Amino acid sequence: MTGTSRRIAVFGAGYIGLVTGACFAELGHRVVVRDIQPERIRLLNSGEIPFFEPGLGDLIARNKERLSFTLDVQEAVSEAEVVFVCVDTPPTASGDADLSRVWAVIDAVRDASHLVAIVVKSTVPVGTGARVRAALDERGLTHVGYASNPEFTAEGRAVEDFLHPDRVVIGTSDGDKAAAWVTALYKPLDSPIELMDVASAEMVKLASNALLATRITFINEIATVCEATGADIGHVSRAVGLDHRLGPHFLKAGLGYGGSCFPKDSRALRAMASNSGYPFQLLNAVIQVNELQPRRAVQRLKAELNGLKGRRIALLGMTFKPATDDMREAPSTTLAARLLAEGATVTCWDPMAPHTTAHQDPWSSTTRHPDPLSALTDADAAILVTEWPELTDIDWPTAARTMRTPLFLDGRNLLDPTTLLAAGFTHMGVGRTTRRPS
Ligand SMILES: NC(=O)c1ccc[n+]([C@@H]2O[C@H](COP(=O)([O-])OP(=O)(O)OC[C@H]3O[C@@H](n4cnc5c(N)ncnc54)[C@H](O)[C@@H]3O)[C@@H](O)[C@H]2O)c1
Ligand SMILES: O=c1ccn([C@@H]2O[C@H](COP(=O)(O)OP(=O)(O)O[C@H]3O[C@H](CO)[C@@H](O)[C@H](O)[C@H]3O)[C@@H](O)[C@H]2O)c(=O)[nH]1
Repeated sequence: MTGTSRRIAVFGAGYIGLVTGACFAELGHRVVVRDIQPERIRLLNSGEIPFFEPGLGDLIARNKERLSFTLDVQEAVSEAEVVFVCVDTPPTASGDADLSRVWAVIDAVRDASHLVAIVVKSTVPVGTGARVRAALDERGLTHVGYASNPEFTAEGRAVEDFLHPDRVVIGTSDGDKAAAWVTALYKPLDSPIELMDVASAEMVKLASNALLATRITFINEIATVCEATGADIGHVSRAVGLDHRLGPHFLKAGLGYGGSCFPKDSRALRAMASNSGYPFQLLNAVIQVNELQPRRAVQRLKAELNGLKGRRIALLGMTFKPATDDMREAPSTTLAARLLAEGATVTCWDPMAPHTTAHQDPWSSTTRHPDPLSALTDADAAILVTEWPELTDIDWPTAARTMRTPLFLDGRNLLDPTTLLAAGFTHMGVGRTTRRPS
């Protein structure tokens, strides 16, 4: 650790709150994480982590002297110098971000006049910080600083991303002491620190996610044109990405982006733009294309199989991406629901999706298998939904024999088509012409 050891309260023991709390403890600060879910706090106090995030369990165990968990607001705040707000900001029916949990935290700390600053990490619409600032001022907390400090970590690599960020963004008002205070916390990371006003910091987060989502959608649209014209998206993405002005990242065509952030944040940015009278047409198209992407895969299978009624379809992978157990807005959910609606039977496999999903719609109408081969047994087609590394090690000739029809739609272009063709599969990829075994 370098610098002064600080006392930090983190509100929210989810992906962002726990990673933030554990990483600040790793940097030598004393951290109390508060949540409102008793079961979550009970688990954390008994040394368990409520979700899977690589490295997080070890980090928490290593820093247990400096890290505690509580349901109690006072216990979290009474000794703290700064409060980090890391609560969820889910979408409302209109697409706007639901800020009720952020406001619940601001209300909970209304008497904490000893705080140096309140720092919002949750992703919020532009203007939220200004409203929080006004509320603090109204309560006589003019001396408590305010900072927007959006988070850019990706699930599955959040600890690594937090400790080695491309940049740290800190938004404050002119003269706010929070700027120097929060900057000092991140100094040991030796990453660029971008200081700006609060509104711009809030916008950086939304713009970054929207641009990443747009790149994915752009390559997915190119993939659709590849399918229609005979070009191969693998060659196209690779060569496009070699242009140093474009770069190779976020150019993987697939079944569409999912997760707790891109779908929610792109809808929130669109709603925010509409609320200010601007129809964000490009983002609107991105959202629409992404919603179509898994539905298009179902249509392709339907055409290939001459209908889906009575067909048995295996979904390989359920989480929104590998290295996480997060099912939020996973394309697999749309796939399962659409296949069932078309009259198909759905089997599935995933190494990490929580077993509680079995009680949720549409998964309650599917059959989950402990390994990919048993999910494939007697199937009329398989869709590779999540690029789990386990799927590269399957004995594909055996898999083809166990299926009723060896038809494989590789929704992430993970596998070598020639391997599948040699095993006897008809191969469909995203952005690739369908190929049949000779
Ligand atoms: N998940 C990510 O990878 C990621 C990355 C960057 C930004 N974000 C943003 O960070 C925020 C949090 O996301 P998340 O994925 O960690 O959410 P999450 O749902 O995993 O966790 C949020 C936690 O906040 C708790 N909470 C709700 N109200 C509370 C209150 N009043 N006091 C204390 N705790 C409370 C919930 O019980 C929950 O445990 C969101 O705004 C999200 O958009 C998330
Ligand atoms: O080339 C690509 C890259 C990603 N995806 C999909 O995009 C989604 C999101 O992937 P990823 O960005 O790796 O995961 P998240 O954990 O959702 O992280 C994103 O969302 C976070 C929450 O805001 C941000 O902090 C991160 O910077 C941002 O990458 C997943 O469904 C991926 O399958 C693609 O289809 N093609």
